[in-house]
Amino acid sequence: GPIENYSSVTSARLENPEPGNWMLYRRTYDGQGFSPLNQINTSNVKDLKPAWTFSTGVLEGHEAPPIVNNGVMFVATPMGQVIALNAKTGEEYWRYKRQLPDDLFQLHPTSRGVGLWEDKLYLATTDDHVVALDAKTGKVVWDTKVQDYKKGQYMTLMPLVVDGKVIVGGSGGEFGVRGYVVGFDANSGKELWRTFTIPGEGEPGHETWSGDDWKSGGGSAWMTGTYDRDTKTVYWGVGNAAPWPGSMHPGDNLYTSSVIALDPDNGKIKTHFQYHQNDSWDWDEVDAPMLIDMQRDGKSFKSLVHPGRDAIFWVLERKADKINYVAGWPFVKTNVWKGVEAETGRPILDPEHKPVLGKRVEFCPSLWGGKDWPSAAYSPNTKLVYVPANENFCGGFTGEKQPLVPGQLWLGTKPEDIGLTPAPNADHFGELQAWDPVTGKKVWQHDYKTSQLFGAVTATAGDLVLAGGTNDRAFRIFNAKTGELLWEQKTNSGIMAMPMSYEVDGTQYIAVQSGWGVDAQRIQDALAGKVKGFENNVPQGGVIWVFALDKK
Ligand SMILES: O=C(O)c1cc(C(=O)O)c2c(n1)C(=O)C(=O)c1cc(C(=O)O)[nH]c1-2
Ligand SMILES: [Ca+2]
Repeated sequence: GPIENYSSVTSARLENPEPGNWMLYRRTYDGQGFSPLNQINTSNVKDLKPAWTFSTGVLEGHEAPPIVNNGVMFVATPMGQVIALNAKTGEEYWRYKRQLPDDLFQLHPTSRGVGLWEDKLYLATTDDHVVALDAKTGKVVWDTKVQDYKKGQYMTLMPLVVDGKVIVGGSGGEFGVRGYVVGFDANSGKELWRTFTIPGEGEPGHETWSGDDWKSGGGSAWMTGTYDRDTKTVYWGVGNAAPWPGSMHPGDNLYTSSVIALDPDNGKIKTHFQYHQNDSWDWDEVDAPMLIDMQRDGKSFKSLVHPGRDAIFWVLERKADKINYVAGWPFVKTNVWKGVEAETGRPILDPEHKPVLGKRVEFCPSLWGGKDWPSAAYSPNTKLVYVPANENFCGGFTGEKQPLVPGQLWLGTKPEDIGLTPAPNADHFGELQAWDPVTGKKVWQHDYKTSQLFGAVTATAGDLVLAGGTNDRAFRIFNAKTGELLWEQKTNSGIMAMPMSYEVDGTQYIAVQSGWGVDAQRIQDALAGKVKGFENNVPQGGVIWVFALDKK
């Protein structure tokens, strides 16, 4: 039935959320992925038990954090579904399920969550619409088409809501789209602005492309941005260049594999930083940078921190109209970069390991990178960044010229040609890493011997780090200071989703969706049979898991 006493969501509440709520992708606009709750902590987490579970009824990759607003939970699942639940009891209020077109091909069948504003919520769909639902009833309030899914345009991200504007970005980097970020009026669904991530003729940055390559150059923008309310700046990550081999689109290719700084009122690009030029590896740098206040060499500054898919841990300085390079170092082994130029922040390439046309090229890490979309977290208590990284994987492909057919894959290689190679004699793959972003020192690391790590990570004030991401179906909790494994629980499926924490009536809960699919599954399929002890089959099917301390 409908929800009674729903708490309206305002800018003030989003900018300064109550400790018990999780209303943005990473809970706060700074993207840190940190819960200030500490009832569950290092000393009692051993008593954590399931409080309730709820089956989502669908297969494929469940990636969204449950979103909680004063006792009401909204969960987005694959196949365009949103489930509203009582966060304390798990009772269902309502369910919305989108009728997806029969001819829709979903390369990434997932959703990373719903955005909230006043008494509505917002879902970005894989058939490329933004849908506003009445939070109390799940009824559609408005439904706006963004672009044509038949042209390979789709969305997987959780919308970012800033001051009554719903901001989304499109996927399609593997279909030769020209990427964009677009803002809608939260009440009416009217489009307010649309900013292409590849500059058009006459716009600054256009000169980094040759000929007509910019029209189909990729630069999709498929993850939620972060937001600095003091300077009114949205930071949005931009994806790979298309097609993959760089020799098919010579130039630096702005703003692919970059972060762009946007004015949320009009979408204007204030400044940018490009992590790597002429992307050739499908290294989308879409995971938005975290906003962290830092002290370095005796001086405080406002940073952007981004452990990149390109295997470089990036520390940047954010100024109102400029982003400066501060530091960058590899956080997993790479043979693509020889270093980073101190003056400019440009990584120094080894051309041997850059894909081109007509020849097989191998590179490390693989095209899934040092870390793909699953987010890192930052704890202001420990001042450490927790990174779900992958080590000991290389990849490669043969660049091949292909005609661009709208709506069809346009990779610049054959899909069956994409390699994923475990390093010979590797004794582990996934690494949960804890970094001090100031000194660039790794403080601890947990190795996963027979699994990749493909799930988002969250930190809490109980000095806990929460992480799924493995093919053994486990959900794990670590000591944030030492990396000690404190607790684990097998779930129904593999977990790739973002864990989160919330509070209702004085009780702290930890919640996560379990449901393997999308690229966690692809890596799984590529490695099954190749690595001793690797799970060959991870069961699919989604379940929402909610844990609390056992009261006894
Ligand atoms: O270029 C793109 O537009 C695009 C979109 C997406 C997506 O929307 O999920 C992924 C990727 N690329 C990608 O390269 C990738 O590795 C990936 C993994 C996942 C996932 O959900 O596990 N999505 C995507
Ligand atoms: Ca991509």
